[in-house]
Amino acid sequence: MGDGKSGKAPAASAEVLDRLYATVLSRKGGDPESSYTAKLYSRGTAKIAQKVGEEAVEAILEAVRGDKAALAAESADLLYHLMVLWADAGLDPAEVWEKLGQREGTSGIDEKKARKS
Ligand SMILES: N=c1c2ncn([C@@H]3O[C@H](COP(=O)(O)OP(=O)(O)OP(=O)(O)O)[C@@H](O)[C@H]3O)c2ncn1[C@@H]1O[C@H](COP(=O)(O)O)[C@@H](O)[C@H]1O
Repeated sequence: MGDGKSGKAPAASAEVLDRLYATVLSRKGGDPESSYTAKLYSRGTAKIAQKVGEEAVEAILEAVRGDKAALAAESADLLYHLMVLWADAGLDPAEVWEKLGQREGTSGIDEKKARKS
């Protein structure tokens, strides 16, 4: 993890995401002139959703191109915009973590089979 050049230990991923969500939430009702997040909220749900889609496409394009550094940067953009979408929708990330936790140990193949029967 990390680029090995900054000399800074990478922060634990869950902490980074929790801090990012808290920041994103704190921008609700903020000044769109000074906060990009507040600007996104002011543009509405459809615009935020569009940004998530754009960032997802940019990430997958970099994956297909095989540019790992660009994929990391686009993935960070994607996670940030997804968190803005969650905050806009009033969805607490804990609900997402819970879903992931419930799925731990269940193969995606088995889950799909169970859905079909
Ligand atoms: N993680 C991010 C983050 N990732 C990406 N971005 C911004 O997302 C934007 C994406 O660029 P684009 O060119 O796609 O967007 P755009 O051209 O402005 O939008 P459109 O023209 O497409 O509508 C850039 O302005 C990036 O700076 C982010 N902006 C903020 N954060 C986090 O949110 C915190 C609060 O930011 P503010 O709300 O700006 O204070 C920051 O401290 C960061 O931790």
